[in-house]
Amino acid sequence: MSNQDQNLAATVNTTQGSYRVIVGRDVIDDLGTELQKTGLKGRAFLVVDEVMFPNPSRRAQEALERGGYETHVLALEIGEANKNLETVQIVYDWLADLLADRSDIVVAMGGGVTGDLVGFAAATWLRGVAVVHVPTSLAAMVDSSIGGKTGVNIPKGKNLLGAFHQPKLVLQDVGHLKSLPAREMSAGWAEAVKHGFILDAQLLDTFERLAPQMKALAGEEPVAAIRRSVAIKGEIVSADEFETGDHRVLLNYGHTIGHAIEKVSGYGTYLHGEAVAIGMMAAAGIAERLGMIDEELVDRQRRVLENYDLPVRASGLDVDALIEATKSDKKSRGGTIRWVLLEGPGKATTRRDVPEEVVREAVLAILD
Ligand SMILES: NC(=O)c1ccc[n+]([C@@H]2O[C@H](COP(=O)([O-])OP(=O)(O)OC[C@H]3O[C@@H](n4cnc5c(N)ncnc54)[C@H](O)[C@@H]3O)[C@@H](O)[C@H]2O)c1
Ligand SMILES: O=C(O)C(=O)C[C@@H](O)[C@H](O)[C@H](O)COP(=O)(O)O
Ligand SMILES: [Zn+2]
Repeated sequence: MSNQDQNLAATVNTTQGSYRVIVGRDVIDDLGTELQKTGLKGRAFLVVDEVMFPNPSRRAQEALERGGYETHVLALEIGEANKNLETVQIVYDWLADLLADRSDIVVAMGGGVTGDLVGFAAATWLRGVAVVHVPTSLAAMVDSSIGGKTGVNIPKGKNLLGAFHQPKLVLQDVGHLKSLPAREMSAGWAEAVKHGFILDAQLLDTFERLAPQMKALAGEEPVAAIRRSVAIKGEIVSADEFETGDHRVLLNYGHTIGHAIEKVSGYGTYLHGEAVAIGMMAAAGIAERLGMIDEELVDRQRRVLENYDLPVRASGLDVDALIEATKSDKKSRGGTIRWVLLEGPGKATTRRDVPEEVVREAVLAILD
């Protein structure tokens, strides 16, 4: 097996084509040659989170240029608080000034906010141009760079504007994680641990046993866990790209209350992964109250999340405001929310028949 094959964590099959997710060390230098394999031939428009500029984005730019791609670079200060249409407008203006056309390729390099926002710009520019993701945060590696969900927030709710726009290539250089702050690492582990709880009991056991190694990125286990997480997401997206079936919706575990926490506390107050961790505890509380899981699994989830330094409770938030915010959940139909709930370790399902009193009790139980 060649090194490049070993780095292939998943091939995702979608209606917009199949794409490879490459996960490894120093793979950033392969960006140009990997892009050539997609057959894309236009100019590259690299939009990079300012924290990655000029290094290591220069390495990405040089790799693209070695691959024969004329490359233009835009560095943006980008975060949850400006994941909005004004920031998308900056990207549109830049593409317009440089006359980016339908043969060109937008490359998003940064965390999940960069990927979601730049992916949305690519989905809408000229009604859609190719996008490539170079995720640099853990959350973006294990989750957001795969699956084509792009979008931005509006004051009324999280990710309420967006499009499904699949990338042509995802290239993850795990070396980039060295500079990621510890709090951001924890937020990223939240999404990977989520994959364990909903879909893979063995991955969950690994996260449970090896928290210190995972957090320190020590040895091979963390990269293996990132690859496994990528593979899980890739399989789910390949099976249910547009979240119309019973598969992809499971990835939204913890997000109904999580997104409500992000909105009610003000975007950026809780990191997305932190809000999801608290949302997972609320969802576990609902499942326990419905008799779907026992207290032991709820405690296990709390322990695992705490071992990754994640919050499991929120403070200063109003229960009514949170419940109101859940109403704009994208899983809602005719005013009824489809809750993603655990049935056991590594096993989740959805329920629409959850009484509001049960939700209220479970939310109150995670509030200080
Ligand atoms: N589309 C999806 O399927 C999906 C999945 C999960 C999360 N998301 C979205 O992704 C966002 C969360 O992603 P995130 O946690 O990456 O947020 P983020 O993009 O804000 O990145 C987190 C922080 O880390 C910094 N950063 C990124 N890479 C770095 C590096 N290598 N070194 C140092 N600093 C670095 C960023 O500047 C930022 O301050 C949320 O908006 C969430 O809704 C989307
Ligand atoms: O890819 C998915 O599908 C997910 O639900 C993954 C989530 O972790 C992610 O936060 C996603 O952006 C949430 O999507 P939304 O449709 O609830 O906005
Ligand atoms: Zn998420």
